[in-house]
Amino acid sequence: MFAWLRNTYQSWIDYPKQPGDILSGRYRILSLLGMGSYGLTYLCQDGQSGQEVAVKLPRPSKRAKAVQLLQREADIMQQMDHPYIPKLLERVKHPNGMYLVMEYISGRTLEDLIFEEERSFSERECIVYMLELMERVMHVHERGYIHRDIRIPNVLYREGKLYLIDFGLALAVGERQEDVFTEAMLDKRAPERQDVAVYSDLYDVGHLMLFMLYSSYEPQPDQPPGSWQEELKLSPSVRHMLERLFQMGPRYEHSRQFILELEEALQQMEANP
Ligand SMILES: Nc1ncnc2c1ncn2[C@@H]1O[C@H](COP(=O)(O)OP(=O)(O)OP(=O)(O)O)[C@@H](O)[C@H]1O
Repeated sequence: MFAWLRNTYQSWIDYPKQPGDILSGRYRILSLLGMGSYGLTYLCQDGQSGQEVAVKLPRPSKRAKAVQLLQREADIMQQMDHPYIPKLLERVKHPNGMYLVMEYISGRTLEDLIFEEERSFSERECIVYMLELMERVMHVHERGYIHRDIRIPNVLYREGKLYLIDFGLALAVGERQEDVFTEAMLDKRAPERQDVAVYSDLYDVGHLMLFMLYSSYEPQPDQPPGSWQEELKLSPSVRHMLERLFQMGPRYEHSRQFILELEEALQQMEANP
């Protein structure tokens, strides 16, 4: 009963704002983009510049912790300086604490592309996109952070380019998730992605790569389900890279090592089409 009452209360006070509402006399809400664990993100129009922006407000039910985590997310975004990572535009003081305003990427997620649009990627295309994505991931690592949430819903595709978003779970190398997040936010992570280390992000990149490779997989009738090694027809170099990403072979300690192998695989494919 208590859990039910608590959930009802939380949904009531976290009820999203409506299109047309104006924040701080400046940002007009156009739509709700999503509700995360501690924030609600809206697509807004900036009344000053006329531009569309993404605005993330703390969930009122999460009180000071949401504001603290939002501040943290803003601090991390501010450390990034990459054309394919959305920029933090502003932090605005608000009766609920603060909210953050960031560049809006009007693309679709890789998840939408694969599951809604049923886009399929060849092995070669997959390598090309992985090279692009890894360039963003390496930027995050070079700034001293591990993203910890590299998944198909957090990669946006716009005009042929991939954007990496959502720094809500990112940690600096050396930080411990127990010291930053609430108990409820601590997820049960596979052992391969528990450490705050480059190879944990690369384990997630491995899964993302599998989603892309499976997009062109067509099972034969009556074929029993098997492992990815059995189901996908992969070149030896792609298989080898996946094994390293999944830490079934020597893991990559630096993103650069994976990028070099991707480049080699692409060169080989281009030399033997
Ligand atoms: N800069 C942005 N441009 C375009 N869409 C964005 C941007 N930032 C977030 N979104 C979209 O807004 C939605 C909510 O994102 P957000 O990162 O706030 O929370 P989440 O990923 O749902 O949850 P959590 O923060 O708990 O990981 C997602 O659908 C995401 O694709």
